[in-house]
Amino acid sequence: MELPQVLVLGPPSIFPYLESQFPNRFFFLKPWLYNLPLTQFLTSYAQSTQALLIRGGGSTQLTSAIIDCLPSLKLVVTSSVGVDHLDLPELRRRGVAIANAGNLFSEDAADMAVGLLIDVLRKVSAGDRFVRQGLWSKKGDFPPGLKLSGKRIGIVGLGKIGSEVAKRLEGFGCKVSYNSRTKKSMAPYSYYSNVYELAANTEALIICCALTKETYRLINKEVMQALGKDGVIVNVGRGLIIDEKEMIRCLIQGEIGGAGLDVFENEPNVPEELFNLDNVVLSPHNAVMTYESKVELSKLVVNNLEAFFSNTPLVSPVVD
Ligand SMILES: O=CC(=O)O
Repeated sequence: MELPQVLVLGPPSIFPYLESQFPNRFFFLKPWLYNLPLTQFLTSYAQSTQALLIRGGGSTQLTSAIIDCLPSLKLVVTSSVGVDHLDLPELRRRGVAIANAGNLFSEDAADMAVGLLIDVLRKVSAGDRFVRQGLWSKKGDFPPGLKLSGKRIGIVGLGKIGSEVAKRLEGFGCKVSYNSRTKKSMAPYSYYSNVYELAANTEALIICCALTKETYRLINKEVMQALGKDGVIVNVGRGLIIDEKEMIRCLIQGEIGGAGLDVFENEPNVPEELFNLDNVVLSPHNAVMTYESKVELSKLVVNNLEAFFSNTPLVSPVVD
């Protein structure tokens, strides 16, 4: 029997694992094995392709130019929660269904956000470098960090990930506030309709929202200045939610206190100015990826593809 065909763009970091764990379910069309420009590959080999699996995280964009080369496309499965790399209006216009990672990563992303916050405040990575470089015996005591317990923390985006972050921070005795499009009636935290006000009233901002037209460079110079010189930014959302150049300037000039960054504007390229800053912790867009989430995500992707090919409802559809 002919296997259902799935075009792979990216490819997602879980792809080799997924392919090895679920053999003989699909025929994966892999453009990177052909020595052709992508659009030429698609017009030569993907004219009947109905299903597409794409990497998330912004480094592979599904543009209208690519969609134009796929006249039979009916399903896009992205291995991410974020869908900012997909041309959603164009996919909707063509009636293409979309599935993402649903809520699979919320706990891992929240764990990492809190980990980055603790690392920046308590200088875990900086202290590690100090010891490894043999500076402890040469220079003596390492400067103290800042306390987490009891801090006022602002969460930008109280969706599933933001709510998990809030839950964890409550355990540290933090006073949690948040900003989101609308006030959540059930959330027991102070709501600020304006991110500037949130920054002015908190000591750290944790960015957990999606990248949209509204959140593009939401964290700008004014917000960072409102956060202040001891203020910390943690970003597990998308790099483009922060004005990255301005953040670097604020970090260098001491206008904010530090940053824990899992995401960047132009991944995998990270501005080199950040490498020399001891008050910055860098992570390679890995907040969502644990061994367990890789296993679960592979199953979810396969379940969505199988649902599509057997004409049953998607397991984790993206709905407007
Ligand atoms: O950044 C990761 C994701 O959107 O899943």
